Amino acid sequence: MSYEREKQVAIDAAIAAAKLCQEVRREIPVAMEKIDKSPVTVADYGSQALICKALNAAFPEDAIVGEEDATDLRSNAEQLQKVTHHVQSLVPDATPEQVADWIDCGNGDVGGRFWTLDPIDGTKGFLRQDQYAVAIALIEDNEVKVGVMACPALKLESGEEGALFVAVRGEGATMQAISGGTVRSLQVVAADDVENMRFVESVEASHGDQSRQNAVAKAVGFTAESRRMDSQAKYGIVASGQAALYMRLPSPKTPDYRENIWDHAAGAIVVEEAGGRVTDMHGNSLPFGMGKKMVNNQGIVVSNGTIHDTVLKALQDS
Ligand SMILES: Nc1ncnc2c1ncn2[C@@H]1O[C@H](COP(=O)(O)O)[C@@H](O)[C@H]1OP(=O)(O)O
Ligand SMILES: [Mg+2]
Ligand SMILES: [Mg+2]
Ligand SMILES: [Mg+2]
Repeated sequence: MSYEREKQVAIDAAIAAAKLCQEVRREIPVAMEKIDKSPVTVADYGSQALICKALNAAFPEDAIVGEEDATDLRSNAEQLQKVTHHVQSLVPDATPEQVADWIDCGNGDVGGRFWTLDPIDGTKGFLRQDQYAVAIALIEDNEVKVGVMACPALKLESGEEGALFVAVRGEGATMQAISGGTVRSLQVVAADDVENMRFVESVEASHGDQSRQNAVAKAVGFTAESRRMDSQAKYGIVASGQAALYMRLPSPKTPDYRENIWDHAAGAIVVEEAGGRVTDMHGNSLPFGMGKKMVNNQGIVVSNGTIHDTVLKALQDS
């Protein structure tokens, strides 16, 4: 089956959401706190509203599983007004009620065919003026079929800021500037490309196990320091051959943490379609269609493929 329309709708939605996020980012965003203590901003809400509106209009039958919901916003008129103000730069006649309803379109259930989205992945990076991603994926029969990831703060080779990663199952992965222009097809690091045999990991030490990640990298022969970066942009770095490995091992401080599907779905297909491999730390493939959280999987290993088994072995031994 062709996913041409799904791909185009997701691209347009991600670009619109990225514009909203950049507008908020220029004003130095402030964080609100969610029940789980993690930060959320008006841009997270605005981005989810725009994406859900677009997906729902184009594919009314599809469920949407998004990170945010509008419960807190509905009881905070001032914040909802701020979110609506930003959404109005792209949808001029949007009302606060509509914005809240669009956000809540993301309360759908995992099923046979559904979308998952992270309106801002790496909110902590966004707040620090570092990297973040708008991530949208279509999942069907447990497998990611389409992935679109906008990284508005990521620099391209040309020096321009704002990268868009796109992948369709069986059709390869591409990268282009969010502003448009040449579409480049992506290829992971080749086995003999010593210069790019480096790894990426989170900026936030509490989102992984940096000491174990560094020990494993050393054991597989990496000599360069890791590149630390927020969000699923790390998948884009592996897909575009700028690093051979991304490790996300369970933090000893939060051993019960389980990964959410929207934090990995879009990035994973981009890497796989660029020729790489994505598994949990035990080598199992990631079950994107079973639930919002991947409850039976821990640790994420993303690689160029050729080094994957060596990394898994080094992990077992570590
Ligand atoms: N203890 C944890 N282990 C792994 N990931 C986490 C942990 N706590 C939060 N996260 C998630 O890490 C993601 C950001 O990753 P990165 O550090 O690579 O930028 C966020 O989606 C965040 O989820 P949440 O949205 O619930 O805050
Ligand atoms: Mg969050
Ligand atoms: Mg996230
Ligand atoms: Mg998020």
